[in-house]
This record gives sequence, C-alpha cells and structure tokens, in this order.
Amino acid sequence: MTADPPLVLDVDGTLTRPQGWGIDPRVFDPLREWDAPVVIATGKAFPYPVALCHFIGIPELVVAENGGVVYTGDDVFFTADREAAQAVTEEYRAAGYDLGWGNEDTVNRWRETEIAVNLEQPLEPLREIAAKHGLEVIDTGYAYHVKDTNPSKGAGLETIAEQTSIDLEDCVAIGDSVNDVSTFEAVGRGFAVNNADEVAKAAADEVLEEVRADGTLAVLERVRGTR
Ligand SMILES: O=C(O)COP(=O)(O)O
Ligand SMILES: [Mg+2]
Repeated sequence: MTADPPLVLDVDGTLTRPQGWGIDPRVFDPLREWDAPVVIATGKAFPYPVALCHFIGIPELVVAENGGVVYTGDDVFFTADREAAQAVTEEYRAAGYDLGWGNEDTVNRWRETEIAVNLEQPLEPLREIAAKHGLEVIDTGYAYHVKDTNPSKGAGLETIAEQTSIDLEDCVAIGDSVNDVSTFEAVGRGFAVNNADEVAKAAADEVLEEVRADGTLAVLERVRGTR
C-alpha cells in the first residue's frame, strides 16, 4: 500500500488562484482527502491558518506569523513577543507614516509576535527604525513583516516535528517567497511555484513551471501515493 507524504504549505502566492488573490477552491478537496498530515506554514496572523484548516476540514497544524506562533494541535508555542515590533511601528507612526491597513487593522489585530505593514508604505524608514531595535523587515510580496530575527517557518516546523510523529525528511513543501526559504531547508523536498521570488527559487529543490495554486496542484498530483 502506498501513502501520501506529509505536506507543508505556504498560503499567499501558493494556495491562491493563478490569477492572484483569494484561495483557489480547487485545493480544498485534495487537501481534505490527503492521506497524511498537512501543515499550513504562513506569515499571516494565527487565526487565519487556523480558520483555513477549519474550513478545509483538516486538523489544525499551523506555523503562523513566520514562525512566531506554532500550533501542534495540542499546544501553542510562542517564539517571540510583539512588544519590540510594536515599538518599531509606534516610532514609524510618530515619524508620520502609517501601517496602511485602516483604523481597525484586521491584519495585525490578532497578531501576537510581529507586525505587518502594507507594501504601499515606505520601506526604508521602516528598515532603519527596525534595525535600531534589533529587528528585521522581510518582504513576502504580500506585506512587510517587522519581526525578531530568530523565529522562522523552518524553526516552527522543527517544533511541530518534536511534538508529533511527523518526520520533516518525509515532508514535501511548497512556497513562494523569502519566508519559505527556512521551510525548504527544513524538509525533505521543497518546490517553489513559478511566481516565487529569487531567494525562494534558489532555496527550492525544484522550481515549478506553473504559478500559484496551479503549481501546488501539479505537485499534489506528482507526489500523491509516493511514500
Ligand atoms: O503574510 C504574508 O505576508 C504572506 O503569507 P504567506 O507566508 O502565507 O505567503
Ligand atoms: Mg507566500
């Protein structure tokens, strides 16, 4: 009997429709029917991947906030706190800039270990202030993330592996940006979708011809039953 390999999936740029925004509905059924654990590893705030698992209909196995929050299904682990990033964004605001998400800011409202800034806001002053506070700013193509340098999706996956029976060497990962490099380093096989940034492409074992969910669906076809 053959089984499916465990999956590690990025969200934005990887599960989104080939045309751009929005989860591609074609990924729902294959993921729900996948015969192995599926880990959602994202830069988005914790509630988003939890909700995604819920709506797909799979167990909640989550690396959120670029590794700042890890959920094994039993326990939540935090590997950074939000205060340092908060101080950076307060200084950024005091200098006359804005995070760019409107008054209620649902992008950061439930974010516990970092802060995200809209890509339309000026990057250089944000980088300068973050550096003064010992933090980094990463550009995922969807947001700037002001974060502690330590957490990463890859480190979060190590935590999940320690707490569950998942062997990262068996895992197949798919991603599209700089925040997926540590994922590709942590797992057995890493695929970059064709829309991926250059660092993600360089870190992947293979760069796909297809973009976004078309790439992900092609990988699922290829690796199904190969374990
Ligand atoms: O939150 C982002 O900026 C990107 O999210 P992702 O890691 O799921 O692509
Ligand atoms: Mg992404």
